[in-house]
Amino acid sequence: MENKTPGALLTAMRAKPPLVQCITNYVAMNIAANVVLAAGASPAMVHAAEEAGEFAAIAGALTVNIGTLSTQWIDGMHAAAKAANASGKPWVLDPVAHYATSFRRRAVADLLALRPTIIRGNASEIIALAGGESRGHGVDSRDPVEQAEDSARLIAERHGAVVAVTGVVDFVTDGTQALRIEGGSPLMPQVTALGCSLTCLTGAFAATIPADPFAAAVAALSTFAVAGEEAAKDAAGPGSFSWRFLDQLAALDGAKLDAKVGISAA
Ligand SMILES: Nc1ncnc2c1ncn2[C@@H]1O[C@H](COP(=O)(O)OP(=O)(O)OP(=O)(O)O)[C@@H](O)[C@H]1O
Ligand SMILES: Cc1ncsc1CCO
Ligand SMILES: [Mg+2]
Repeated sequence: MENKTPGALLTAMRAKPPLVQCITNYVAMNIAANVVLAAGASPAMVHAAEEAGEFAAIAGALTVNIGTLSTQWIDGMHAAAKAANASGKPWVLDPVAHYATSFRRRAVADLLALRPTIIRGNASEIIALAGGESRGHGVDSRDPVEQAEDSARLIAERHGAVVAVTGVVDFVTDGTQALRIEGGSPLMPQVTALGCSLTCLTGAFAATIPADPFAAAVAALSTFAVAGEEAAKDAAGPGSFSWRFLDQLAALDGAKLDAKVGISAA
């Protein structure tokens, strides 16, 4: 693909549109599916160990989120990640609150060993993933993204993955290149599971351009940044923001995305 701007990738995604297997949590399932649909791709929430691997072989990409974890779900995650790797499909890891319990820490260590293509988390999750002291409060971040940037670079190098850190200004790196993306709204962390939904959308972009997961992550973050900023303009609070955000995702086109997004070198 010649043109890898977020807008070009949004247009390419809609022309395809890719099937994304989302193993996500009970909280996120509905909003994440709606976000992926509004942006123009096809989500499928498939997590049972009996079928997750078979499904990953037919999906364009896989996303794995540990938000509401259980042993049975972990079996499905492993089957899916192994099948994605075997069929050359990109997969995205969202290590929700992995620092909170030993069960989660262990689950994330095992998933990292399966070499995710992209890791997407909030600043507290990324700091803790690099071995640092995070101030994460359950699933919510209490750390600024700037403080997670070195952690993100370290994780990218250590695991050979693209790492995306979200917050006020997002940061993305593959260990060599790095960018910051401005936009969004303070209302976004007031709506549960928007980060989880972004992880699923990152899978949709990764399926669109499997050879360049860095460009895919930048496109997903950019789409959220612009749709979030637009949705916040007329929102009275998190409730009306939520539906306005879906409408803005659906209304966004490639030209508007490229014109509005604020990306800078990091
Ligand atoms: N204060 C903020 N200002 C602007 N955008 C924000 C702000 N906080 C978060 N965002 C945006 O919200 C989206 C979700 O990121 P966030 O860091 O809240 O994820 P998360 O903590 O994993 O969410 P969750 O676990 O609830 O799914 C991203 O697009 C991010 O850029
Ligand atoms: C609130 C919540 N609890 C587990 S997962 C989740 C969604 C946001 O990460
Ligand atoms: Mg999260």
